Amino acid sequence: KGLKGQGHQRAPQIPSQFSPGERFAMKEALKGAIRIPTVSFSPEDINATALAEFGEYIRTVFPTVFKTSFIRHEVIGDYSHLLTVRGSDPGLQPYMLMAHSDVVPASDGGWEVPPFSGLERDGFIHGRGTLDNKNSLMAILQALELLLNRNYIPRRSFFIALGHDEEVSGQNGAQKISALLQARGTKLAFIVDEGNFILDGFIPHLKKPFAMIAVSEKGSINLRLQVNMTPGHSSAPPKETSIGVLAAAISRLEQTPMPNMFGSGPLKMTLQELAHEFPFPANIILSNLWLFGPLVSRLMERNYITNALVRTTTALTMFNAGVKVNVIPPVAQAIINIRIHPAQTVQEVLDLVKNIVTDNRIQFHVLTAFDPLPVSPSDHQALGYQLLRQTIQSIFPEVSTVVPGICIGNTDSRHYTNLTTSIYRFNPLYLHPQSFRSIHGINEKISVPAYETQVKFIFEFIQNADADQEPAPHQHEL
Ligand SMILES: CC/C=C\C/C=C\C/C=C\C/C=C\C/C=C\C/C=C\CCC(=O)O
Ligand SMILES: N[C@@H](Cc1ccccc1)C(=O)O
Ligand SMILES: [Zn+2]
Ligand SMILES: [Zn+2]
Repeated sequence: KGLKGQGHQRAPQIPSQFSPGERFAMKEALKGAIRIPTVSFSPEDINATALAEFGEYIRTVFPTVFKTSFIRHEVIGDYSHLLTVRGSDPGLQPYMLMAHSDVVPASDGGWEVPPFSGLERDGFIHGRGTLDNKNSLMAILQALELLLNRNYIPRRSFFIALGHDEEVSGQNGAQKISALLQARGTKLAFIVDEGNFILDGFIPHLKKPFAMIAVSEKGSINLRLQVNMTPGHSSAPPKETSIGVLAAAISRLEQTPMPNMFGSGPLKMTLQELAHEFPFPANIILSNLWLFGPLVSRLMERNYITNALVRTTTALTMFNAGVKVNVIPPVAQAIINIRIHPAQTVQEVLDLVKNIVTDNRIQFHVLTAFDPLPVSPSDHQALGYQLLRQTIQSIFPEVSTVVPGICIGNTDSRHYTNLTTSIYRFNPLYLHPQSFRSIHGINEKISVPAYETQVKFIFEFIQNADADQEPAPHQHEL
């Protein structure tokens, strides 16, 4: 039926098999990328030197990509890259693959291997960016390089958009690329960006891994709270200080969870499609959410990762006050990072926050805010979703379930809603709770086979996007 049928699936024309030499070169290329410290602290504070070096680096390790006549390369916002791969069939609507080159900072301590060493140990390449997101960036270019070296000519045009400031908003990278393509009148069939993974070990009782393709992502608010009080000598302190007032306010926010929104948004769809993977009685419970919804909703709240799927979360991330040991501080400031559930809006959440704080000495200042992203289609006609599903089944035959879900983090793809309504966030990698914690944490690493598989996935995906997607004529049995 439609795109979901097995019958018409054409095997990729070029098998995704790589020689020992190619496999060695691809892991060395990733290590080199990890060694360039492309750290972003804020939109104003990015490592320009490292980003420029990174631009040189990809040109060196993927020479064919950058000299192919039907590929146009443009540098946008100084360090982002847009590749336009012109396919042989202009009648097919183009798609876009995305990744980003910047990374979050890494503490010096706590790592088994220094975060920017790119060292290989016990079969893993270690370092900041090995999962978020130099793996995707390098794998996309690597897969294309290998296809070109085999003289592959794509039928369907596609773009590769590589942002350089994703971790600090994407305003100079993704946002400019999006504006440029819009000015050119481009419309995309779909986009694939980072986001969710093949999840393994996140849900008790669920032994088998499943692939979750994010069809939406949470909204976000960075909110600054500030208290101003009259400064003075600490030897005769007033009853309350700016620090005390602010600390109490943000503690109330931490202690008062936002409402549980279970039942609204794509999560219900996720659970229903996942239900049959569970043993009895969980399968029955999840298939009958009209009855067991309240129970499942309470169970999901118990774990901090699944909790993030059912509600807007509030994280206290920065706190600043005090200038000297014996001075009552005039100002205290805190920043809270809020991630908005798909069923709520920025305005609704701000109203809730003010109601929880209820202290008019607190001044609020919205630093950045955006609503949750619209839900992309995941039905049988949804080309991008079905291509991902097909490729997952080919590369990961042991993964029997592919479900739509939401991304709890944000991605550069949110800047492209002007070009398509089909945005999918998926990394073709296994993720375990341990590796989940390493993203933005310590000991981020990718196994060499996992990286090779990611390259293989994109190598096949590009070919699948070129295969005939019309439903095959019905095969009559003789
Ligand atoms: C019913 C489903 C139940 C459970 C699923 C369990 C866990 C799934 C949730 C989260 C784990 C998946 C993804 C990792 C989250 C964030 C990374 C996403 C974007 C990264 C953007 C960035 O920081 O550059
Ligand atoms: N991707 C990062 C950084 C980011 C945050 C908010 C908006 C855009 C990007 C995150 O989700 O934390
Ligand atoms: Zn990140
Ligand atoms: Zn990322």
